[in-house]
Amino acid sequence: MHVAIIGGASTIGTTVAYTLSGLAPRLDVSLVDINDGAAWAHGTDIEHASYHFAHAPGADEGHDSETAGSVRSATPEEIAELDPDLLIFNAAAPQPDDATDPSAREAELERNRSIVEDVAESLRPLDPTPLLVVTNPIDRLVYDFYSLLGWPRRYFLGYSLSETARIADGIADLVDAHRTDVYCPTMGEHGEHMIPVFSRARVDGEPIDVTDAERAELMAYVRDIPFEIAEERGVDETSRWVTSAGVSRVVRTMAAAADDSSVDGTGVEADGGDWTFCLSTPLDGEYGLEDVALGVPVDLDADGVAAIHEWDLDDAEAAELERAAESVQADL
Ligand SMILES: NC(=O)C1=CN([C@@H]2O[C@H](COP(=O)(O)OP(=O)(O)OC[C@H]3O[C@@H](n4cnc5c(N)ncnc54)[C@H](O)[C@@H]3O)[C@@H](O)[C@H]2O)C=CC1
Ligand SMILES: O=C([O-])CC(=O)C(=O)O
Repeated sequence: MHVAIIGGASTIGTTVAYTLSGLAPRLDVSLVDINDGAAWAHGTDIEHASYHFAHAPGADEGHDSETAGSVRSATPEEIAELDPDLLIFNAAAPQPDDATDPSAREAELERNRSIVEDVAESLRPLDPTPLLVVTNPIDRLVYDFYSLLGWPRRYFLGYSLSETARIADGIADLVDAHRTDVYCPTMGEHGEHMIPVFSRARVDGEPIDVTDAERAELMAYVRDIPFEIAEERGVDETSRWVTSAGVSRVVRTMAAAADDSSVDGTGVEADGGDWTFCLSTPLDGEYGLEDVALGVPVDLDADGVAAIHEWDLDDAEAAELERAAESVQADL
């Protein structure tokens, strides 16, 4: 499988490439960036890193010379020749130094929209290819790409899984559990209108009771923590670690579906049905919504979204989802 990361010299793009080279060494990765020197330098450095991944005790056999993939660089003009199986869109305009509050994602819209238009032009010669948007604001940009390229909507995905990891941490503190035993999916917008689906939250597989006050506290934690991190590290250092782990999880899920001949078009549910994850994708009637992209529970296959689940939401969650749709639609 060949993954092309557009904006491949970015903080997130390089961290995704490094993470994949350790955890999914069979993949071929291309770092596609207008800054071709930086893309080449990161690609070369990561290829050197793969030498140590291959020789450490317990190294996966995917690192051996028969199966190992590569990390290369390319310019945006070369995308069509790369013939990728999966595109990750991570290109962005530089952030202002004060972009450290929750309005920062939406403030990126106009700056990044013109990059989306340029990149969509360079993708036009490709056959429909799954495209995972990481650049903010993801829901609006997923829908922009979908409108500009006109490929079937299953090819368009937006990454918002970091929130699931953050809320697991918040709930783990609340109930004195380990974060890896906690599951609470988040739907809606990647931003102010993010919706933790408490009605499906589980700790050790069991439902949990969360009071209104605790919900509000958890929401505030998930909303603010990436910006507290950016404030301490600088806006060039967004939440690269959780984001690259989550993006790699999506890529590895799609690669597993591509490799698994038992996947018959119904897709794979991430880590089994109890841990289904939510990604942003254009809606066409699901949850009573259309002409908008929002985070919803999906099954994935090698071509993107194989199925969208329509969960029974409680009244508050359903009302929040409508508010999220209105917020995104106002900008489309
Ligand atoms: N969805 C999520 O959970 C997260 C999203 N983000 C978003 O990811 C985006 C990228 O963030 P960083 O990695 O910090 O960016 P960065 O500022 O480190 O890098 C952006 C890269 O895009 C490249 N670029 C600009 N125009 C291009 C074009 N037309 N074609 C190819 N490359 C181009 C630049 O040369 C640069 O290498 C931002 O919008 C940020 O808000 C960041 C963290 C988490
Ligand atoms: O806005 C940012 O830079 C980071 C972001 O989306 C996240 O970490 O969830």
